[in-house]
Amino acid sequence: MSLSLSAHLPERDVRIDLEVADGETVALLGPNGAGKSTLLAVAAGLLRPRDGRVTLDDRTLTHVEAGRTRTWVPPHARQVALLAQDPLLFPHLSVRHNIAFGPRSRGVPQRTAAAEADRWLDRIGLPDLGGRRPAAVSGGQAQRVAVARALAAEPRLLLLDEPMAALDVDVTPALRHLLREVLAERTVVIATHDVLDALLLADRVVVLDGGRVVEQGPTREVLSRPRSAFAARIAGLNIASGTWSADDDAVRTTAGDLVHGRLHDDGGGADRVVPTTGTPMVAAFRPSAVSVFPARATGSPRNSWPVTVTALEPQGDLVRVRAGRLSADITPQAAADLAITPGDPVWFTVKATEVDLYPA
Ligand SMILES: Nc1ncnc2c1ncn2[C@@H]1O[C@H](COP(=O)(O)OP(=O)(O)OP(=O)(O)O)[C@@H](O)[C@H]1O
Repeated sequence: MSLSLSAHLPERDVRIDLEVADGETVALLGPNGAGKSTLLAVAAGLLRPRDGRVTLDDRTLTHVEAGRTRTWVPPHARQVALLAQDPLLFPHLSVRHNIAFGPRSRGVPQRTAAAEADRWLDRIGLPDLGGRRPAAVSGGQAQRVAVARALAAEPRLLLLDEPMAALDVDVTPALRHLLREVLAERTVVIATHDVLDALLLADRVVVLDGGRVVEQGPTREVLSRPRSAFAARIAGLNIASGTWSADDDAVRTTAGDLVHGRLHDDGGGADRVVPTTGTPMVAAFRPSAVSVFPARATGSPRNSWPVTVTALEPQGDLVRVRAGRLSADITPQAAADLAITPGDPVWFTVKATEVDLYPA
């Protein structure tokens, strides 16, 4: 299904047009208040713009002109699923019945719906939890159940609002892995603050700021050549490209350094994919995960590279140490102790557990 949306909500100072092709996943990126949730709410039929139109293929779901509603399909009749930060499972129903809810609402007989729910439970890696109540599963498991429940309803459009935001960092790789798998071929809009979501899940990013689209394009293009301030900021993620080296169990960068990290599919269960030597890979890590040392750290994490400081700049409460394309965010105290200035040689060190590795 292709989505076409235009919405003007003057009371929120939001004016946005968005097109999503059939089978495409678009990430909405932007700072707080940019309009991401507003856009999803308009698509889901939870908000009525003053002027706007939402169509899925050729079916008009919303059509409002100067405050006058021409067409309005209520949320439950849109075949649009909205998955929020909070999984919002029905607390009184078992996990299995939560997933079976969508098929049941479509008139699928109970047994068939339960069998369908069990297939989803297998697929999300929780085959034994069907009988539990939502209160008896972890936050990460509940979010996986929410994904299954949303998709079992066979929505024509899936909307995800910061699906990882409420989860511990330990469980986000497993959920990302699941999403990467189930989002393929579906029409999806995902609102996120996280550049990794965009890189791993989206075909295209649309950057919003102040209620307007400020930039859009294929994910890698936008992040490698950001034009908006927000894309530039989120692209502040350190990214190193290279190829997989099975002998080293690491990515060998084009500069020849080895980068050890967590394969993106870690936590994904039985179908974990191990790349073969030569597979183009990307290593990504946050500047705040990088420590700076005057000399090679001993007994240290496995990733340590000699670099030359090119700039020092304030980054919130921290100091950003730039070394060419890599950055480290350290405390002002640490920067003072190191007494570094541009031109100084230092070592950048990052724990392998802080580095995400994924196919390019
Ligand atoms: N319930 C509301 N009533 C009125 N205005 C709102 C409401 N919620 C958000 N707004 C306004 O609408 C604009 C867009 O906000 P929106 O919540 O869509 O941004 P967002 O990108 O989702 O931000 P966040 O990342 O913080 O969720 C902002 O100016 C915001 O202040």
